[in-house]
Amino acid sequence: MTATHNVEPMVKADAICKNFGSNQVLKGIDLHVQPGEVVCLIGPSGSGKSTFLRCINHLETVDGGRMWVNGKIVGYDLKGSKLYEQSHNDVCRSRSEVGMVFQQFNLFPHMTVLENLIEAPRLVRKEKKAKAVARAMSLLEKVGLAEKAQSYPRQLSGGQQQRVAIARALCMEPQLMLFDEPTSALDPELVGEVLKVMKDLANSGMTMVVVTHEMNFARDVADRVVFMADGYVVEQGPAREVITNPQNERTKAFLASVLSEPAAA
Ligand SMILES: Nc1ncnc2c1ncn2[C@@H]1O[C@H](COP(=O)(O)OP(=O)(O)OP(=O)(O)O)[C@@H](O)[C@H]1O
Repeated sequence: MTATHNVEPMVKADAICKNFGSNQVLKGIDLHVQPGEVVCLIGPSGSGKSTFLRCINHLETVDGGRMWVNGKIVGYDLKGSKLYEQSHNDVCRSRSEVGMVFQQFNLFPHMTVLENLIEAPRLVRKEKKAKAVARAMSLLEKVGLAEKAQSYPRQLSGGQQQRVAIARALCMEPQLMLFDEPTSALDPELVGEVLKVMKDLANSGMTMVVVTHEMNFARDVADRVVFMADGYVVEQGPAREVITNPQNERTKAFLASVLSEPAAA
């Protein structure tokens, strides 16, 4: 929400292509995300939004194009020739600059909330326990769950688990946060509490790329909305403009279909 321009983009994707067998899922995606910018990816099911998000975070290799995150080149180029392959250590280091939140919360069920939060900083960064605990507690305060620190995930609602997952991603002090339909698995009455945490994060200046079907969030919180269909970016622009006055016929049809669905909350 406080995008900085004329500086190195946080995400620079140039002509990203991705195939699963004969299925061409991404057909040349160009997208630059500036530090502090909040970008929502919207589009019909199967258009490649999640795949693109996963390419940003090295969770998928790419079959063409180049991707930079925070100034470092990510992944592969030229169909498996692996010109830009990084060492395992480089991948781990740059992954820790990126926090990712999934549709399913993916918390460790046998660990308490606090243990979920301090695991990665202790393992990856060899951080002292006291420091990891202090940061974890401060993040749990931020997402309104400090009193649940000693609970297990199964004792929390879906909305609370997703707020823990966001706090856990933030524990690694990422430069960029990726959200892959973070509210899709939630009961409608729990969606708002997660969107509120995400809105606070956006207001704090975090760079965010969010795959979502929550059009009100996209309109009110994002700086930019990118509409994808069939592996292409079809339309993009300032969030409110794209959502309220789309120019492309496919964007219009998509928005008409989702906006006519019953409200989530
Ligand atoms: N690991 C995989 N192996 C094979 N095909 C895959 C894999 N992941 C995704 N796909 C295919 O890639 C296409 C795009 O999927 P993706 O999940 O990126 O779309 P999406 O726009 O995020 O959809 P949705 O809104 O339903 O989540 C789909 O046809 C999907 O079946």
